[in-house]
Amino acid sequence: MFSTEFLDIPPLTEAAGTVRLPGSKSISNRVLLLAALASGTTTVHDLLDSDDTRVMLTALAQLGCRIEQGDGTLRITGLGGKLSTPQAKLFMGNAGTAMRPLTAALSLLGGDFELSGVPRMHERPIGDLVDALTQLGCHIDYLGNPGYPPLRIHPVTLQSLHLDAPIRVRGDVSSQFLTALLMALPLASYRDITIDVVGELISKPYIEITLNLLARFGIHVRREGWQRFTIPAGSQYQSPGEIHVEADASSASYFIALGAIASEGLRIEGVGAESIQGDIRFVEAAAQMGARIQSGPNWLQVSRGAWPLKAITLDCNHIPDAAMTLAVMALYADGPTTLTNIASWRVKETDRIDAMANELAKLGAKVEAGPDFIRVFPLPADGWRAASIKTYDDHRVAMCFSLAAFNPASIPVRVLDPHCVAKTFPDYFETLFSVVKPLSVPVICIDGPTASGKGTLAVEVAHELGYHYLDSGALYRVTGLAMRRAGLDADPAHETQIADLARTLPLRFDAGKAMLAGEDVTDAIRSEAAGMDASRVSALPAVRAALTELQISFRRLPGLVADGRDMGTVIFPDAPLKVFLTASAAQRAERRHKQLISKGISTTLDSLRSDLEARDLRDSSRSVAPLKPAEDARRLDNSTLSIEQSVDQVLNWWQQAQPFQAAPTKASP
Ligand SMILES: Nc1ncnc2c1ncn2[C@@H]1O[C@H](COP(=O)(O)OP(=O)(O)O)[C@@H](O)[C@H]1O
Ligand SMILES: Nc1ccn([C@@H]2O[C@H](COP(=O)(O)OP(=O)(O)O)[C@@H](O)[C@H]2O)c(=O)n1
Repeated sequence: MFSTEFLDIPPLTEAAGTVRLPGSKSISNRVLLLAALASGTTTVHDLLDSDDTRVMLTALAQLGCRIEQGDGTLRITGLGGKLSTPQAKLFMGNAGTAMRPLTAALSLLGGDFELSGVPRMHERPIGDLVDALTQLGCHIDYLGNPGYPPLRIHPVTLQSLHLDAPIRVRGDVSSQFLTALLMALPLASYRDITIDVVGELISKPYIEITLNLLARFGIHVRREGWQRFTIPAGSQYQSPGEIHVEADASSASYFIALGAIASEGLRIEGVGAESIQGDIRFVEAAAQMGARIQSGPNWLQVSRGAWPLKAITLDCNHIPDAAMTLAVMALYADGPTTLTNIASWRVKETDRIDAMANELAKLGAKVEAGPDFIRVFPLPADGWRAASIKTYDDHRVAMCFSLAAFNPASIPVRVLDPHCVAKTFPDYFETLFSVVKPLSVPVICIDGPTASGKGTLAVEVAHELGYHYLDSGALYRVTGLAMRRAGLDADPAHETQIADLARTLPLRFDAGKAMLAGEDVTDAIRSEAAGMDASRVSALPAVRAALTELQISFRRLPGLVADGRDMGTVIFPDAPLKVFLTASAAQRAERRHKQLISKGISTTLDSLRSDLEARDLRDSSRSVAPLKPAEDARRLDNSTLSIEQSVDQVLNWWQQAQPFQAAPTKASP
């Protein structure tokens, strides 16, 4: 997961391979609540692990449910309709799929509860649900603005509820209100309970998911069209024992679009033609735009058909969430695309019509929007602009806009606050990066003499940008260690043998640790003696050649920061930023001294200084890849700079080289 301030996606060209999608958020949170209300224990397979499901799980645990983590499963022992904790303050984050159904269920369970969320949750309407519950005899107060969370729920008895007349609920703002009632009212079904929907019901497919899952838990709702729903008297939740969560069909939309835009064949696993999720019908919309799609019960295979994509006009009421993806696909179409009947976008994680219109415009697109529609005009190759996409704490905005990286102008896309995808798809960007081909992966090279602070600087810069990190010195240090253990010396007579060792090093970097054949050698390679051995083996041309491929393999999306001696001169000569880092010999000896002492390695300043000078001399005078600044390197002498100042300087150089305006980083030092 990327928790950086922004994530720059380099220009992408193609997609190929297989992706396995995470579980559906809608199904996960419904299953969790149903399992909690039922009697018995339910084992849930393939549950989505995300912000919204954690919110639900935390609330259920607070209410007294037993929750046990298994191997890839979760076991929930339900309350069986009775609360063991009749009082709680529950935090719902920004999870509508937790807030709405829990409000309804807790109103009937007979306890005293407070439900609140993040500020955006307090702007998302819940009045229609509260009205329906109040009509029924439930007792709910608004603690902030009327019609919105936070809420206070007071206890009632089921016998006091007015179940004789149909309960009326609006269906035209959010289908979650009806879902909430359908999931809660079986708790009170000592007689038939009828719900009448007022207004045209939106997002009907989500109601189908609710009905389908209710049936799995023993509740068979009778439905008359989409206007009247009856919960039969005597309905009782019963755990199905085991239940599998389908992959998220809305999450599939980004990869279906990816296939349509840039693939000769992308396989998506976890959802397919037999999905119970309405958003699976996104495949029809994508096919209308030109995608070639094959599907099986649990998979989809998507490739590019028409190109440019075909512009469409589509009523998106049946695929409200996935339809956002169409708005970005529209940039690659042959005319304006109009998405209608999407008023519900305005009450989601953010006002999604405004958000999409604003951000598409930043990319250069012409966009028209109204209360319930959006029209997006395609972008010609010369019309694309480099944009910092604001994501409004809305996972779908972040995921949709990653598709803009396929623009024909080869411009990178900056996604602000990429962490927001954690709501439904924490590893979205990693999954995307595993199947796309970039035009080029950016590399920042940090070369310089020993103890100048390269490693410290490189790790921090990589962390800020969400990039991978290559400590090339560690590869030479491990080779030196392997040489010692093999009883060899760093002389030309053993060059081929040492190079063979280097080529086949059973080396893995794991959470900052260097593991050699499963052994943690992180500390063993840090001694000054190991540094000297590294310096000696690194002077052997065959050893350097043997390690080249391994170093290049670190260059992966979204980018790399590499530290060493020849990163900018030999290994990554095309790197867009090269830094040559230096500090005075006295400073460097002092820094290394402090560093080693703090690790409990005893040494003296004098010996360090002479070792360091010997190493500088050997590194700079060797015949292959000597230590020297690349011609296009920026020099940074950090003798009088703090670590933070050095990091800021390099990040500023990096930002200056990017096409984005108004870079959101720290000011220049
Ligand atoms: N700009 C700096 N100012 C002060 N100390 C620094 C600075 N940069 C690095 N150091 C310290 O110097 C020591 C050596 O840094 P390191 O990153 O290991 O150097 P290198 O990778 O170049 O050998 C570390 O203890 C680090 O905290
Ligand atoms: N890209 C690189 C990295 C390190 N090396 C060699 O490996 C030794 C150890 O590298 P390092 O980066 O871990 O050393 P320090 O700068 O941390 O002392 C250096 O002294 C160099 O001789 C190299 O030749 N080329």
